[in-house]
Amino acid sequence: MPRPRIEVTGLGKSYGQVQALTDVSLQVGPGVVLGVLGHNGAGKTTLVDILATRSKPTSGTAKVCGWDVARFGHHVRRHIGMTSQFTSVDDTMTGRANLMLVARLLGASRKQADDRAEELLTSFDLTEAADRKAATYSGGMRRRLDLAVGMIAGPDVLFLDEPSTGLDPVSRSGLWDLVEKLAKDGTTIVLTTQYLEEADRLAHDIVVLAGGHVVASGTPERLKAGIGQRTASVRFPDARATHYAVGVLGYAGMTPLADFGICAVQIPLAEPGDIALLVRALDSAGLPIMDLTVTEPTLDDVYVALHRAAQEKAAQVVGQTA
Ligand SMILES: Nc1ncnc2c1ncn2[C@@H]1O[C@H](COP(=O)(O)OP(=O)(O)OP(=O)(O)O)[C@@H](O)[C@H]1O
Repeated sequence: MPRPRIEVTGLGKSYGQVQALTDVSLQVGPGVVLGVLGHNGAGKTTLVDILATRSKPTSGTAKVCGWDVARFGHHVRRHIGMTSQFTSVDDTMTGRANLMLVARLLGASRKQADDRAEELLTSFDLTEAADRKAATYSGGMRRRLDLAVGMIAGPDVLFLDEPSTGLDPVSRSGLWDLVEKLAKDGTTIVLTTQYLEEADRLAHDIVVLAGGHVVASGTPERLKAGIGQRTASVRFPDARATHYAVGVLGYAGMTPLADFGICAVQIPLAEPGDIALLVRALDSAGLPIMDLTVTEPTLDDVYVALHRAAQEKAAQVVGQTA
């Protein structure tokens, strides 16, 4: 098994009285996209700042590419790239000049910087706009240029902070394709985002932070299967059939929830066989099904459930100490 690019063990960070992170442990391998989710103030930035050597932990350890971030920051910085919501692009310069400037600052010769800029302009689909000032770029182009700047040194680990904020759906989808390609080529990506759809599409692994603690972790599929609920929605021709269906489904051991106004019944599906049971029960009762849809749980469901649980826990603690 390849060595993890990021290894975090019992990480904690306090700012005076504020405990921003508590006992965070995680590992991220090469080519893996880790989605870091959490509400405002959950500790996402604190975690990324420590991994990117912008801040030191107060307890525990974090290693990036084998280097302890607190002791060997200069080595860590040689392996990482960053992009943020506030782009690092200089508007007054062309896309090419932006890339060349950063490459030169990182120590490349003029020829090396020129070659790297050309390579990145091609990969990030910016060749045609290469010699235009960045001020004339669309939001999607700027974000692609920002990503290209973050990739100049060919980092093993890239930190992406809400990469698709403010982008239209087409630009966002293009950006997601690029991020997926970077991961396929082996770059480890730490993606902090509030967009669950973004995490669902890009992340191989997710950690959810709340109050500085990891409250859930795993693949998006595992999180959804563990917390979310599949639901069937069945439409009937009229209110009479809907009433009858509620009785039939209740008798079959289900918990139907009816909306008589639209002649529909919603049924939570707890077991994999429930959908067959549902159809058999309705069919045996001679009830005509006008429409049947099954809604899969989303990361939003997981997130809302976790947030609610964290709030309830906090309320209990307040109740106990009052
Ligand atoms: N420099 C600081 N001094 C004091 N407290 C801080 C500092 N930086 C962060 N905090 C506190 O630490 C906690 C975690 O903040 P952090 O910025 O990591 O959260 P976040 O999840 O990134 O939030 P957001 O989504 O709003 O960026 C918050 O309570 C915040 O107020």
